[in-house]
Amino acid sequence: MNQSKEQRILNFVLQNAVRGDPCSVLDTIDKYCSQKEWAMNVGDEKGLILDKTVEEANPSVALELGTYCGYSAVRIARLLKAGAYLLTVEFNPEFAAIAKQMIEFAGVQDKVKLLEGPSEEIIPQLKKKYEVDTLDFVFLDHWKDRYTPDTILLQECNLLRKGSVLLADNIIFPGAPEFLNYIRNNPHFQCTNYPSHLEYMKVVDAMEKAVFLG
Ligand SMILES: Cc1ccc(Cc2cc(O)c(O)c(C(=O)NC/C=C/[C@H]3O[C@@H](n4cnc5c(N)ncnc54)[C@H](O)[C@@H]3O)c2)cc1
Ligand SMILES: [Mg+2]
Repeated sequence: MNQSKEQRILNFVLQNAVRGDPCSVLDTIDKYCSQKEWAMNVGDEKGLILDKTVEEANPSVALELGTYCGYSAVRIARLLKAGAYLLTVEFNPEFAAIAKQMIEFAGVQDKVKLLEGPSEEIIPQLKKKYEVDTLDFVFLDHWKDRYTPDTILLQECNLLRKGSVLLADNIIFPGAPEFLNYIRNNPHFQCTNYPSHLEYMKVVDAMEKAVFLG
C-alpha cells in the first residue's frame, strides 16, 4: 500500500534531520514541503510570528488544536521554559502517529502531551482529566469552522484567564471569516492582525492574536 504524504514527510525527517535537534526537524520539514510536496504546516514565515507570540506569552501551559504532523508542536515546544508543557489535540489517528514520532525524533517529547480525539470532546476534559487550571497560550490551526465553537467552549470551561493569548492561523487562506467576526466584535478579547503568506506559497495569509481580557 503506497505511503501517505505525511508518512513521506516523516521519513524525510528521519533520514535527513538531526535527532534531538528541533530546529533541524523544522528546517527539514520546510525544505521537503517547499521543494517536494506542499503540506499545511504553519511553515517558516508564519512560524516566526508563532515564535514571537509564544516567547512573549512565555506560557507554562499551552494548547494546540490540530497537531497534523507535529511541525508547530515542535516549533512551540522548543521555546517552552523548564517545567512548561504543550497539550496538542489531533483526531486523525494516522496523523497522531506521525506527529508522535516527529515530536520524539525532535527530542521535545517531555514537553508535549499529544491528546488523540476531537477538540470538542478533549477541551471539556482538560481540567479534570488533564489537571489543567487555565491555559496561557492557545494555537488554533485545525478545521477553520471549529475556531469559533472551540473558543466559546474554552471560555465555557473556564480555561482562559486574564491575559491568555490565542493565536489563530489561516485568517485569510483558507480563511476563518466567522471566527474573525466573532473575536473582533467580542469586548472580552483584544485582537491584533499579523499579515503574512500561506506556508511555502506567495498567497496572502494572516494570523490573528486575541488576548483574553477576563
Ligand atoms: C485543498 C486545500 C489545502 C490546503 C489549504 C490551505 C490550508 C493551510 C493551512 O495552514 C491550514 O491549516 C489548512 C487547514 O485546512 N487546516 C486544517 C487542519 C486540520 C488538522 O487538524 C486536525 N483536526 C481538525 N479538526 C479537529 C478537531 N476538531 N479536533 C482534533 N483535530 C482536528 C486534522 O486531523 C488535521 O490534522 C489549510 C487550502 C485548501
Ligand atoms: Mg494552518
